[in-house]
Amino acid sequence: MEDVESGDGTGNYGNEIADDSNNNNPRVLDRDDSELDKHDDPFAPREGKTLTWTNIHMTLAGKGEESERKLLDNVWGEVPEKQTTAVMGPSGAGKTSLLNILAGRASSHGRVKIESDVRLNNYSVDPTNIKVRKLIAFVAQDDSLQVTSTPREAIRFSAKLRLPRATTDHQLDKLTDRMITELGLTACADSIVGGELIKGISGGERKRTSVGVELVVKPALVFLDEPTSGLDSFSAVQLCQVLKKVANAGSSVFFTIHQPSSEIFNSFDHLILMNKGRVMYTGSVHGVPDFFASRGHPNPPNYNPADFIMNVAQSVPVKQLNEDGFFPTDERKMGEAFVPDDGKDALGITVTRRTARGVDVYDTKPPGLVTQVKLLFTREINNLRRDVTALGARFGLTIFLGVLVGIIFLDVGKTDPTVAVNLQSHFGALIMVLLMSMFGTAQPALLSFPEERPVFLREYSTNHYSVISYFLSRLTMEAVVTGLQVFVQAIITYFMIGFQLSFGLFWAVTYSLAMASTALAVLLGCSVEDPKLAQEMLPILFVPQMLFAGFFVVPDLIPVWLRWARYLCTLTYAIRILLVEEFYDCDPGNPEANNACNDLVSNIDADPDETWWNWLVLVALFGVARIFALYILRQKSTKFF
Ligand SMILES: Nc1ncnc2c1ncn2[C@@H]1O[C@H](COP(=O)(O)OP(=O)(O)OP(=O)(O)O)[C@@H](O)[C@H]1O
Repeated sequence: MEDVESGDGTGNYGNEIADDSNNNNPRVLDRDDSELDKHDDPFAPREGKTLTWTNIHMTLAGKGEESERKLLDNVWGEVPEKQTTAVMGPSGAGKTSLLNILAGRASSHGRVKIESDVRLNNYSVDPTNIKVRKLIAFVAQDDSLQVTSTPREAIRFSAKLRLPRATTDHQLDKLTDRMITELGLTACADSIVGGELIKGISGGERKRTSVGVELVVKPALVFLDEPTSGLDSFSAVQLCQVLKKVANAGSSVFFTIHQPSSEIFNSFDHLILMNKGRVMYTGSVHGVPDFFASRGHPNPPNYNPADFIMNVAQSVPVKQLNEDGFFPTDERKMGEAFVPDDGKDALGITVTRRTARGVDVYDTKPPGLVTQVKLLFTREINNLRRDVTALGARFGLTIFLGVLVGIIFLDVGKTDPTVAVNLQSHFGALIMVLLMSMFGTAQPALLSFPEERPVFLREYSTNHYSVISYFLSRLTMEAVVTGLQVFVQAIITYFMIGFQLSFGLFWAVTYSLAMASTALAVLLGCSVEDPKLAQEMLPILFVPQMLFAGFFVVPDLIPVWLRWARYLCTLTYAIRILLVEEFYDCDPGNPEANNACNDLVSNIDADPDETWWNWLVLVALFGVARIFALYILRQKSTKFF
């Protein structure tokens, strides 16, 4: 029996392990000692892929009287393996649109319609399919890196999660060190990346870190959107040399670039010059001078060819360029796309065969769920430790509010319940603590996903981890931090206010309510992409809860047709549990006090016999909200447009 796998998601497909079903011993093909070194060399040879495309059209439908606009018109070309291919062109020529279509980050939507025929090793592929997209290492213009990680950690994190699980720690360290050295990041390798609110490394260093994160996994296809923008000329040359090394190792490297120096321009192998959505030139960089000269535009001596061709593209009218013989038509005979056959899957990827006994020599699969969750959780902890301002603010606020509530309601839990105002204050203190548990924990949870969204989308789409791993690591982290936060709040308020139920139970109810509220907040956070919008929607989570929970308005006064809503509110169940535990039969020896307490409990519809049921619903609401959030996260994780 054998199991057939389609690669490891790293671009390192096939060629490692052969099926040896005759003697049941997996063996390694063509492996010698020097080949083992390739596992710690980011420029080790790899299986390349050729990406070809033809008939790419992108149109923007007109509005009202406006006519349709062609953003890309019959674009064709290829990214050959072992070559660097640069896309140049004036602003608005369609470079980014082409890159995004080929990388699966754009598809027809709204007024934009896209048609394309894209092939990988001549197998027809849909780049928007997440399986295809995961094959492409993509470096976007904006660096979506974890702000509290260092360049070394970011590159190692990517290597650990995307390279085969058999890669040793020593190999990972060597790969990371080599990448850092090659990209000139040695001086800042252990400083945090930083972002809008936390000072970190420079923009150019961030850009190079993003490139290192992708290149360290030895991808077969690398796309970069303006990798040299923001870099000084030395760093830009250095980066282009690294890209060249990656191409020499077998990768196909494709990037857009603005105004390269002549040194950089001449280091490319292949050029695609776009102009007004069409391909003005495609071919070898060395062929550019002859191509332009033969069409009446010779490059003046000592003139940067990159500047020259951009000048021609911008200053000569398209009609004239057409007449001069630019904008070549696709003469290639691409023929029918291949169909999957024995050794290849639907993406044209060599299929790895593994025996029933598994692969004990070198397992090409990337790390599994446990490692993913562990690494993500470790990163979350580092994030928490390094972003001390946010952590300090969260706990500082909890302590401040806890003490404030404690002072205002000092010892009300020990007062005589037969005095109406005492009972009312005691009840008010309980509600106040529950509201604090909800608000204080839900707000950070709500904001965390929209804020982390760009990092999550980049990492998910480039095959770092699964949605479930991300979700589990976040849940674990939230459970720990929320637990601590609620514990601090409970310690202060419980003893200052003088509640009568046991401390353990008091903490358990406030913690459960906080976790159920964070679940709702995460659900909202996963549904909304913009952190500001998420913040503005926060009242939607809490105002209805306060209205329906029964402490502003007794349930009997709520219109009948709206009463069902309280059953969806986590606060309803937490209040019922706490009320019963705190007030029910508060003083059996004193009928007057006991009646006052029991009246309060029944006014809120809390029933001592239903406590277990209230617990169950609270936990169920938490579970349902989490499952919905996971579902939404999964749906959204494949969307870039
Ligand atoms: N989703 C869209 N809706 C409307 N117009 C679009 C859309 N995407 C691209 N365009 C238009 O298509 C043209 C090409 O845009 P694109 O971003 O690909 O150009 P570019 O060559 O990368 O430009 P730059 O160098 O300035 O980044 C532009 O005129 C842009 O306004």
